[in-house]
Amino acid sequence: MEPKSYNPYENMIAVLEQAAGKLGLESNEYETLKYPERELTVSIPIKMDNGELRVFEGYRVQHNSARGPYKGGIRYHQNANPDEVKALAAWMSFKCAIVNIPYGGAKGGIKVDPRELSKDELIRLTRRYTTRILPLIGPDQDIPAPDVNTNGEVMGWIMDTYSIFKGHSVPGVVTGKPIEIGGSIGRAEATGRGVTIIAEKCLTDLGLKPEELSYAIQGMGNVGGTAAGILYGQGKRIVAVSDWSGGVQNPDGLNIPEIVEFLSDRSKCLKEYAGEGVEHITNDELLTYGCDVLIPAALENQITADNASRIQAKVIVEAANGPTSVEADEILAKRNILVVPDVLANAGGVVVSYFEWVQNIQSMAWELDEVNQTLKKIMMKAYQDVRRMSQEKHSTMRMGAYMVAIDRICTAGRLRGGPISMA
Ligand SMILES: NC(=O)C1=CN([C@@H]2O[C@H](COP(=O)(O)OP(=O)(O)OC[C@H]3O[C@@H](n4cnc5c(N)ncnc54)[C@H](OP(=O)(O)O)[C@@H]3O)[C@@H](O)[C@H]2O)C=CC1
Ligand SMILES: O=C(O)CCC(=O)C(=O)O
Repeated sequence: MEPKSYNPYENMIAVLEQAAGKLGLESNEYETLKYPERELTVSIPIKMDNGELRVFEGYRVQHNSARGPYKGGIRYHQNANPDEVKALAAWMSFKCAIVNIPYGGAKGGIKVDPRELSKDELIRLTRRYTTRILPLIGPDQDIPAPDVNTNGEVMGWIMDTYSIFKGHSVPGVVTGKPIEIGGSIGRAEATGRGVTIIAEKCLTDLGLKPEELSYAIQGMGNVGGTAAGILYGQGKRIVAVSDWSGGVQNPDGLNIPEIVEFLSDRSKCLKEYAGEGVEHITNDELLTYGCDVLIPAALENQITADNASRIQAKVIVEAANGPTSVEADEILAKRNILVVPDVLANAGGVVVSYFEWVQNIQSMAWELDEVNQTLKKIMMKAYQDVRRMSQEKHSTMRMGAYMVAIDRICTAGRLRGGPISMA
């Protein structure tokens, strides 16, 4: 049964408990993973264009640092809240461990609907937020990156604000920044690209022919839009896509470049799109659409106990963080619908963030081929590690992924003496 109200942090803990149980761990060995190491809530007062003062609430949560500096994106969303950011931070720790890059996990957010702010207001909001979280971040400490409703431009403002306070330019304090100021080629597309790499491998392993399948994608932002573009470029048939306003469908395949071009005007939404042969659907209809592969690429808690029994896809590749509730997972497993978990499927973004950070440390710039080939190598290795673990433990891919992550994080913690030895 669906809990009264979904809480992503409780959802994360429920999955963590299941996976730790399957690994046979004592609670002492993984208890610390239930709690963030550090949480900061800040007030962000800014002057609006009309002269009024408004105070926004912001967060930065650092979940675990056993494997390296904290790493994770910053989200601007009206529903951002401490429990959401705590869950997102934990998912970052697990994700970085699964792809085996030397980071812990963190996440940040501001409770704001960025559509209601002018660009000048957004700049002031970002700069003030940066000053508030400044004691926590830094290239060796905690490195933010883009997430929902933030992008390279926002990362540029954060880097500039941080650099002003340090008295010199510090490009490595954020990743996902514009290439001209130290960003990595390929970072903007990396999450979507990683999703398509994992989808292709997994579908092929299932004995399916990816080019003959139909795909539905929820969310046409950085991740969903990029994944849609790559799949379309590979000749795949994308039969339905959606954004916040709703979705469009065409069983013969949608014209993705036309849709991406249409949405590049940020004032437009899919509800207003009228391409050839296109019909409008709701987001619920998108999730339960008659397709082979469903790619949720929007927000948490989209696939729930309410709609899991109506999902028609054979495979779900989680591009978003936390799109499936624990209850839905159970229903999908019983229905033999394969779920490729977020902490594996969408890890391409943080992998190329890692490349960006390395390039910043070395003052080097890689070529696109090097970025994409190394990304593919890392994603394939992570996929094999997760698959091996799920096969060994006769469990779902999500359980396999969590077990790989918990094992690596707990090993690192143990090798550092463990939390109890500090007492
Ligand atoms: N950016 C990154 O590198 C990474 C992102 N992720 C995760 O991927 C997901 C998407 O992030 P990203 O693409 O960066 O964010 P964006 O802000 O670029 O895009 C979000 C997309 O989701 C749509 N959306 C928002 N709410 C809903 C809803 N209720 N129903 C349907 N669609 C909705 C938005 O529509 P509209 O434009 O109309 O608001 C937009 O198309 C998030 O879960 C994020 O945490 C994971 C790893 C890395
Ligand atoms: O690139 C990064 O550092 C983090 C991206 C992110 O927030 C995520 O993977 O959810």
